[in-house]
Amino acid sequence: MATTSASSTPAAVKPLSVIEASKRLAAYTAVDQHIKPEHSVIGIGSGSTVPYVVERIVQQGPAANRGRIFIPTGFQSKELIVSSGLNLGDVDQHATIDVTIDGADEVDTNLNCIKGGGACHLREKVLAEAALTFVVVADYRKNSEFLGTNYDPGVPVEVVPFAYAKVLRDLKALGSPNAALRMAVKKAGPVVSDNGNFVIDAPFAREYILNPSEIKLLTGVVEVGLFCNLAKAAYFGNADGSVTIKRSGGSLEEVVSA
Ligand SMILES: O=C[C@H](O)[C@H](O)[C@H](O)COP(=O)(O)O
Repeated sequence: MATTSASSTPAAVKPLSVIEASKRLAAYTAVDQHIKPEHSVIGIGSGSTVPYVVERIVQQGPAANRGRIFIPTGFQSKELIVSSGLNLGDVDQHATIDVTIDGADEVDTNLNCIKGGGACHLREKVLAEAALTFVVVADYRKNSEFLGTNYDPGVPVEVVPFAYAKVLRDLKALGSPNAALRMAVKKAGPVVSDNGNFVIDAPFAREYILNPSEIKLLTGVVEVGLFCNLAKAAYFGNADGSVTIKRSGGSLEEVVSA
């Protein structure tokens, strides 16, 4: 196990912005507290915070990682695992995962999360549910009392392409009049997920947002980016170099790194 502290920056590494440093701090602290020598099957989530998770796992050294299998939540994390020299596996071979660490778009007081800002929430939810321990890492902007406070595109809803117009109509009827098909930025047309599906972003009022089952029941919906009652802990890197840790059950801890 490497001895680098969560706040240490090797001299050759260029300084990070406050946001990036916060993501790294959250990721390093979560890995230090949750990825232990006895863990052999590890889920790796998606997004811009997760590379720091993998970076910290690699720092545990080849001996610690030799016997481990890493399960990705999509194309990005698969590439990350392979390019980091870690062993790649898949959830169809490992239905039980020791620990999954993933990012989030927003996390509330009770550790409910909005996920899917990167359209990966189907595989992410499978890995979150497969995990004995599911842990979320993020910078301080994602730490909210209520979902929908800071992340306003809405609830990501993955849909089979041919059903998107019908599901859009259903979501509007369900209380999301501004639900919209997510459009790609450097491609003409909609975002296409790793599973070949479309994504609708559906903003809901606070009183409806914690009810993923109603959305999931709409025919044509594959998965909903609301992760309720799944996370055991959420780590938020703060701008001042501290980490806020929210745990299921309601405990709150502030860790100041050395
Ligand atoms: O689909 C994407 C995922 O749910 C990400 O984990 C989420 O969007 C957070 O990503 P980031 O760490 O880049 O904020």
